[in-house]
Amino acid sequence: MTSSELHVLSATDWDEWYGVLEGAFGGAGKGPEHREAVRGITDPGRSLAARDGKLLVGTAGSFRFDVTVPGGRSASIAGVSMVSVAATHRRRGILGSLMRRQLDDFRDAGEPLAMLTASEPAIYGRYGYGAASRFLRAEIDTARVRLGPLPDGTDAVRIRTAPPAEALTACEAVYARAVSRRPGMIARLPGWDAVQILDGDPSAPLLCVLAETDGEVTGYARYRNRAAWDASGPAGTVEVQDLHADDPASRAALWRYLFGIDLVSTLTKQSLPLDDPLLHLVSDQRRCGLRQWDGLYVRLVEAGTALTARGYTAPVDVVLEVEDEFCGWNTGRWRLSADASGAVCERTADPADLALPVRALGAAYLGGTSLTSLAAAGTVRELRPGALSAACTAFGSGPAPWYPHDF
Ligand SMILES: CC(=O)SCCNC(=O)CCNC(=O)[C@H](O)C(C)(C)COP(=O)(O)OP(=O)(O)OC[C@H]1O[C@@H](n2cnc3c(N)ncnc32)[C@H](O)[C@@H]1OP(=O)(O)O
Repeated sequence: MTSSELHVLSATDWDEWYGVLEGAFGGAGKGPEHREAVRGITDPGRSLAARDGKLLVGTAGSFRFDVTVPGGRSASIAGVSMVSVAATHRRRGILGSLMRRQLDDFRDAGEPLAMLTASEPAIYGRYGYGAASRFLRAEIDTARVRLGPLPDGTDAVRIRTAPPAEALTACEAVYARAVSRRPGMIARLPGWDAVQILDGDPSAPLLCVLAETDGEVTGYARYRNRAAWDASGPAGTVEVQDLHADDPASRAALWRYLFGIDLVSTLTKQSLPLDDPLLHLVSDQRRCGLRQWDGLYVRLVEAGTALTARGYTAPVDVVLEVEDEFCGWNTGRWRLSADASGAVCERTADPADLALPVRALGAAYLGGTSLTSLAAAGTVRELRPGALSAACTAFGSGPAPWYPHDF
């Protein structure tokens, strides 16, 4: 398929377009409320439709997000989503042409970075995306795992229940304060707040609790309670959808509340940062059922601009020989010089210190994948002794990158 068969989505074609997307993921969909919410947040101008004649057979969309990057800065990133190809038209290169068009469009729009979460990890490396963050899934045996010691001030935090819709504004304020604290966090775009509380599961409605300190909301958790019991005792599950807090005491008070819910023996959370404070509050990490997953995949669209947009944890002066087969404009040598005052990244004819594919730069971009480990895997090559260690330190991040915001 050639790019001439790709079109920017017309709003009137949205239902057909979304139908192809739902069909590629099995067809069940998440119900009419979810569908209308997605319609509301889709930007047709950033969405592509692939057609075979009159038949719509492929979809891809993106959102322009402000995302926290190392150094506590915010960078504009194209968040790629809604990628699908109809089952009748797979493995004919349609995804490849969608990716080609998207990255050209991002470049034309001056968007230096793209990111996505992958339905399957094997898909996007060929287009220059590198695995930049990981997260933990937890399935905690609450009969065996205790919390504590808890931080000073936990007992002073009041926990109160609130309907998710009524509490939404207060919860969003807590979320907004959390965004700048961790690379990978996405500032919420208008209209996306309501998506966070879409229910769609009558068997266990979404519930919300607020943590309050001195009368101010300092944290929240949203969860579903599937209480159950059998002859051996409590057998239910609490599924924690999201939990954010301004301070350690509010966070601990929320977890203490969730761990204490009656008729429950398992507490799950679909996504925790690799360095989540909960790991330091539990008595037994082994019984927390932790499994690691790949999270954000990052793509440097314009390598020089992208490397200038983030902060670095130590001064660095390094020449990078970048290989980029899919976006050849990035290929070549770039000198990255950074210190506390900022970063400069420009083309250079100087000899290279490190050679690496662009997906390795994407993997390292948020500070969650070390250049040293990529070098040990043979992905990064050190051409000047000492350059790898210096660059690895500079590219690192304090908090592990994480995204609690689906897109
Ligand atoms: C950011 C997101 O939205 S993630 C969601 C992605 N969508 C889905 O998972 C929905 C179900 N799957 C699909 O719709 C399709 O199979 C897609 C979009 C994954 C792939 O679309 P296709 O048009 O078949 O891909 P295309 O033919 O362009 O393949 C390009 C290359 O990717 C490879 N590829 C495609 N899908 C996969 C996969 N699931 N796993 C591994 N490799 C894959 C192809 O083999 C091909 O490799 P090559 O370049 O070495 O020949």
